[in-house]
Amino acid sequence: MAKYPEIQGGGSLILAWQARGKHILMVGGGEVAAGRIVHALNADANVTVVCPRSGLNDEVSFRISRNQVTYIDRTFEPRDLDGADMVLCAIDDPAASTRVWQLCKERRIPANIADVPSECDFYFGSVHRDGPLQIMVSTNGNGPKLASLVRKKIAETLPSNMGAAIQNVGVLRKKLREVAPHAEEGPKRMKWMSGVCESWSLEDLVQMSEQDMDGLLTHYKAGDIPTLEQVR
Ligand SMILES: C[C@@]1(CC(=O)O)c2cc3[nH]c(cc4nc(cc5[nH]c(cc(n2)[C@H]1CCC(=O)O)[C@@](C)(CC(=O)O)[C@@H]5CCC(=O)O)C(CC(=O)O)=C4CCC(=O)O)c(CCC(=O)O)c3CC(=O)O
Ligand SMILES: NC(=O)C1=CN([C@@H]2O[C@H](COP(=O)(O)OP(=O)(O)OC[C@H]3O[C@@H](n4cnc5c(N)ncnc54)[C@H](O)[C@@H]3O)[C@@H](O)[C@H]2O)C=CC1
Repeated sequence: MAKYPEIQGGGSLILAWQARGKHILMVGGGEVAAGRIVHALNADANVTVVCPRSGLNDEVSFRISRNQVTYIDRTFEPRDLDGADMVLCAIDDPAASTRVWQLCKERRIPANIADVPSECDFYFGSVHRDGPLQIMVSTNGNGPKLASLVRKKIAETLPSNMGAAIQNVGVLRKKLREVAPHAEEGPKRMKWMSGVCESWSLEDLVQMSEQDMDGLLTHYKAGDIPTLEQVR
């Protein structure tokens, strides 16, 4: 038996792309575009939509009217790619979308052409979101509808307070960094933090106030992990 993970090729490299402040160009303003725009805005990207006004769906019109996106009222032109860090295309014109893809490849801009898996640097997936928690399901192009069903099944099994617990842990980790700022403390810090996550219940983590966190952190130096009750 090999002691290292077996390689299973044929998958995707699943990452959490940091799109904050980056420029995402959305070509098209229909139903599929509306969903893509939500994903991009949830990642704090600067989104520009290029699409003739007559083709906009209600949701995309709403985003434009609220200035949530920058809007260009016409069909795509190559100069729209200037300054784009990523391009998403969801239009009902296969020849035009292949042209968008080719131009993106010439300029090495990562792109997703909805409906054309062979013209995608990355695929979208079905996403569950609860505060800082995001879970993406991909079937690697095999069954998008099934991705959606699997995502719903996973979400059903999660406690409703999962996102809140993670948010609180985020605050605790920041505070721990202040108490133990030095790089050489890394291993101790990580072991203690893992210990808290393992021994406290989700309910404890949700209930934990800033005062509880400060109390808990006074135990870090000695390396012990009291219960929430003991902290209080
Ligand atoms: C490869 C990929 C590229 C990409 O678009 O990024 C792609 C490609 C294609 N989708 C097609 C059809 C449908 N897509 C959906 C829905 C979603 N599609 C999404 C992603 C992806 N779709 C990427 C792979 C993801 C993966 O494999 O896991 C989701 C997960 C995310 C999102 O779009 O944001 C979102 C669900 C979100 C949610 O509900 O949570 C539905 C169902 C519905 O609309 O309700 C249908 C009809 C039913 C069906 O076909 O299953 C067709 C046309 C096939 C044809 O003509 O027959 C192609 C082209 C092809 O397959 O050749
Ligand atoms: N997740 C996926 O991959 C899915 C992909 N699709 C495909 O995605 C594409 C878009 O679907 P929908 O949003 O439902 O279509 P839609 O008809 O609602 O929207 C198409 C939009 O593209 C615009 N458009 C057309 N040519 C343009 C150009 N040259 N420049 C800028 N905008 C242009 C139209 O004005 C319209 O706003 C279709 O090819 C569809 O088959 C559909 C369902 C799921």
